[in-house]
This record gives sequence, structure tokens and C-alpha cells, in this order.
Amino acid sequence: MLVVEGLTCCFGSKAAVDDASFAVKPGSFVGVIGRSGAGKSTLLRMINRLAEPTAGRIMFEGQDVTALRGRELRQWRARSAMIFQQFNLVGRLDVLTNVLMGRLAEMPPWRSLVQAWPERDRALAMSALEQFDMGGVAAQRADSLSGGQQQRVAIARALVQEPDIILADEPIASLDPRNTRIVMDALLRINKHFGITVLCNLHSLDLARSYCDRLIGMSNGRIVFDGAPAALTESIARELYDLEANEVMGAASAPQPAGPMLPALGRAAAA
Ligand SMILES: Nc1ncnc2c1ncn2[C@@H]1O[C@H](COP(=O)(O)OP(=O)(O)OP(=O)(O)O)[C@@H](O)[C@H]1O
Repeated sequence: MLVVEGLTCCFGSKAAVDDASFAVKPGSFVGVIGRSGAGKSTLLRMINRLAEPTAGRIMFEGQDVTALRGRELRQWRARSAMIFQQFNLVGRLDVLTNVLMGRLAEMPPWRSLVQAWPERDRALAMSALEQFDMGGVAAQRADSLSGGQQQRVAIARALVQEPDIILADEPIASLDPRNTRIVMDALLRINKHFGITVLCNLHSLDLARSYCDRLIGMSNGRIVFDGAPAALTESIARELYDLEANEVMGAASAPQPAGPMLPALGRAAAA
């Protein structure tokens, strides 16, 4: 179980994440939603310890993740694999080597320096690529692939870390609709088939509703909604996204008058 208690991250006087508290059961697929600047990336980066919390605590299976240093911190980063919007592959290296990078935390430094990957790791990396129909491009340079293919390689790299949690930070933001589906299906497969918990920042509410079994809605750094997708009413969604609401909810959503937005704030925050 991942437990976040009063987690806060300030940049100067601004709280990017303000007193966030929630618990995530193993095997959940949680969507973190909200408009640009709401604090979604900062929240995920703090869980992975890429961003340092100003206050609060992150616990995982009873261990205080916020207190980890050195080797233990590196191990935690491997157990909570990040997937980024821009894939973060090494373009000049081949696909298989990029996936093998996910094994670095398990390797003694001398082996990683000479890239002497154990046979078991090679087999693991190949099998991860095959999970996402990418075995055929294992020998190609990563920068020769399309965006959707690169993101699948990044997901395979995360999978070989054998993580407990995958933290995906807007993983489909730079993809077309077809690749968006392919990448979201890959994350869903990791979640359902391997039982790995997924926390995924998403801008699109339609996608969040179709893929996630729980949504955490953020606004101005604060959690203002936490519940099942079905409990997220249109008025709460409009309050979360404000002027962007029509864009993220798809063309089918009819605009609503401004009136009901304010009462919805109380319902969202109390959820
Ligand atoms: N390193 C930083 N230094 C200063 N301010 C930052 C830093 N990182 C984030 N912020 C600010 O914190 C707030 C939350 O940013 P964050 O990236 O977490 O939001 P987000 O919901 O992920 O937005 P987006 O979808 O645009 O990435 C924003 O106002 C942002 O400008």
C-alpha cells in the first residue's frame, strides 16, 4: 500500500502540491487529473523522489520513502518506475539496450560500465518488448522509432525494473489518437496482467474515465476530488478544468451555465 500524508512541495512561496493525502491499494489504476499547472507532475515526481517534499510523508509497505538516502533511494526509484511525456530514451542506442537500462539498479557498476548485461536480463528485456509487439525493432536505434513506439519502449524499460508502482507523467501527451490508445492499452496490460499499481497523470478526462478505476482530481496543488470515475459529475469536472473543460471532455459534452459550479466545489472537496 502506498500512503501519502500531508505531502507538500513549495517552489518559493508557491505550493505546487499542498497538503495531499491519500492511500493507494496494490493493483489499482489511478488517474491524476486536473488542468495544466494543477500540481500533477510534482506529485508524481515527489513519490519517485525526483522532487523533494517540503513537508509530509510518503510511506510504502510501512517504509518511510521520504527518509531514504543513497542505495535505498536508488532501489526505491527502481521500484517506482517513471514514464515521461518525452519518453527519455537514449536515441543513439538500440532499443534493446534502452530497455536494459531498466536493469541498471540491479547491476554492479563494473558491469554497467562495459554493458555486460547478464543473459537473464537480455531475455527479460526481449520478453518485455514482445509484450508490446516491439520485439522486431530490438536492434534499431531508438530515435528511428515513432513516438508511440518510443513510449512502448519506455514502458518495456519500466517493466524490466520489476517495479511495484508505475508513475506515468502525461505518457500520451505528445501522441496521436491511435498511439494514445496503444500506449494506454500497454499501461492497462501492465496493471491487469502483472498486477502493478499504476498512477497516471492525464489531461484528457475521457481517457481517465475509460482506463482508471479511481480518479484523484487536483486544482491549485490541492486534491479536490478522490473517487470512482462514475462519481465525477460533469459539474465537478468543469470546476476542475475551468475554461479547458470543453476541450478535455470531448465535443459531445454540452456547455453548462456558470451557476452550478460553485456548489460543486463543496461536493468535490468532500468526496
Ligand atoms: N521546478 C520548478 N520550479 C518552480 N516552479 C515549478 C517547478 N515545477 C513546477 N512548478 C510550478 O508548480 C506548479 C505545478 O506544476 P506541475 O508541473 O506539477 O503541474 P501539472 O499539473 O503537472 O501541469 P502540466 O500538466 O502543465 O505539467 C506550476 O505552477 C508550475 O509552474
